[in-house]
Amino acid sequence: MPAEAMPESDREVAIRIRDLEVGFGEKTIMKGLDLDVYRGEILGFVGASGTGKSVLTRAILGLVPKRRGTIEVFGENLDELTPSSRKAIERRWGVLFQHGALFSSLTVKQNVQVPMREYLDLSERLLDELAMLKIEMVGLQPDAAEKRPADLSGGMIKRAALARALALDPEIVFLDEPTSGLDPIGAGEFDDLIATLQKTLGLTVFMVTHDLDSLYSVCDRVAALGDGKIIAAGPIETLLASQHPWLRAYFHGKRARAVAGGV
Ligand SMILES: Nc1ncnc2c1ncn2[C@@H]1O[C@H](COP(=O)(O)OP(=O)(O)OP(=O)(O)O)[C@@H](O)[C@H]1O
Repeated sequence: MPAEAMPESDREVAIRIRDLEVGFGEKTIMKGLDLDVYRGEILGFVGASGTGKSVLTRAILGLVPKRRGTIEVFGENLDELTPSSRKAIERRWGVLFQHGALFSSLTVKQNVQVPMREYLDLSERLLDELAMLKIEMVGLQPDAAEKRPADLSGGMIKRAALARALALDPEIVFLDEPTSGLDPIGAGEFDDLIATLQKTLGLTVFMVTHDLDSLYSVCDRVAALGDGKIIAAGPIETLLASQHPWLRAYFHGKRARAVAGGV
């Protein structure tokens, strides 16, 4: 049975978040948040601007502190890891930050090699071969390897950032608004690339997005953040049927109807 057809209770969980609270100073961004991300799925994560989608991603990655709650990745509570098991978990995920976030002074190849140098002990020749493999995998021409980010188009920057996210052959990939700033054709091509890589590499993908096209075309499930909690999660039909005012406006507004073609 394909994983997505299995009952949710039987599916293997890649990320389990329970009772999460994150805030800054007086401000609480999320509280009592529960979320499961299943192994091998593409989960689209939506919510109004400023609701905390990036903050949640960063909390999972350990880049912002949480006030309470637990986050488990591959069944391991991230609070209970020794430094070496923490490093081992970090090797199993890759991240594409919003706007690509490549190092501007490094070439594409050097950018892709940054995580490899941090986590692997390989010869220069092997580092080059591996970086070229990743560059090819994301559909960039070999000559892109020696270019710097300033010499690349927006779409190429996203692909280079994806190549870097895939540098360590991760099992989970976090993508923060991967298609933002791309024209619709570029965004569609990037979605296709993500779907193909997800299938061929068996990736679990956690994708923050505002892009309705991506939700319809590549996501197995969608989770929506609002009022500091998950307001709905499930196949897109579940969210389409939700009566929550933000979800109704998001999925049934004018722009949404144009994308969905009347769904
Ligand atoms: N380091 C920080 N210190 C204080 N406040 C922060 C910090 N990081 C984020 N915030 C605040 O947390 C809230 C959520 O921000 P976040 O970037 O996660 O929103 P988002 O849902 O990803 O928005 P968008 O869709 O616009 O990218 C915002 O009010 C932001 O100002």
